Amino acid sequence: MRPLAKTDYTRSHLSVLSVLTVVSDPGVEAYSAAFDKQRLSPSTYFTLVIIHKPTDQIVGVGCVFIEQKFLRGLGKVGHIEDIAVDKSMQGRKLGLRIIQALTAISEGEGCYKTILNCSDDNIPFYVKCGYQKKENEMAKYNLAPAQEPQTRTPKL
Ligand SMILES: CC(=O)SCCNC(=O)CCNC(=O)[C@H](O)C(C)(C)COP(=O)(O)OP(=O)(O)OC[C@H]1O[C@@H](n2cnc3c(N)ncnc32)[C@H](O)[C@@H]1OP(=O)(O)O
Repeated sequence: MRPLAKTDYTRSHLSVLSVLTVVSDPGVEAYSAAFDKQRLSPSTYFTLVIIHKPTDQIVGVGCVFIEQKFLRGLGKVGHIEDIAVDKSMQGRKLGLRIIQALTAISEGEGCYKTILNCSDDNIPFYVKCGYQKKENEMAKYNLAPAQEPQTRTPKL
């Protein structure tokens, strides 16, 4: 297991994520630009990958990003996102290892809690990883998301 590298575009990073949802391929340049963009925010995005050594391909991936709050004495929260293990490698404790490592990063960064959203089907997996169900998820999808963030500051 190691941190995501810029060259992981060629190690099936996106195809491993396709066990989660439909993944579109942005191309290597846009992928590299997104990688660099995350790097501009130090100590914020932590993506880990598990490499299958014989093929040098990614078989597991997961991310935790660190939210700086104004509440809780300027506390921090770790948000676990996009956990995926290649179908051929599921059931071998790779998912568990990824969650353990991401939780350790979150706690090492000083987060007072680490949270995630998941389907009901995955609750038993996260319980085995030491997580417990708390509250509910709400979502509102933007049907026409902008490619670049709007520069206009909304009036509050
Ligand atoms: C925040 C998010 O990203 S939520 C989305 C999570 N990702 C997905 O749903 C994508 C498709 N699924 C996967 O990629 C994987 O199956 C994962 C990530 C859910 C689990 O990873 P795996 O490597 O297969 O699981 P792992 O082998 O580490 O399982 C650990 C334990 O949880 C159990 N477990 C795993 N998945 C499930 C499940 N869906 N239901 C019940 N138990 C489960 C395993 O049996 C194992 O139990 P054991 O210790 O008693 O043997």
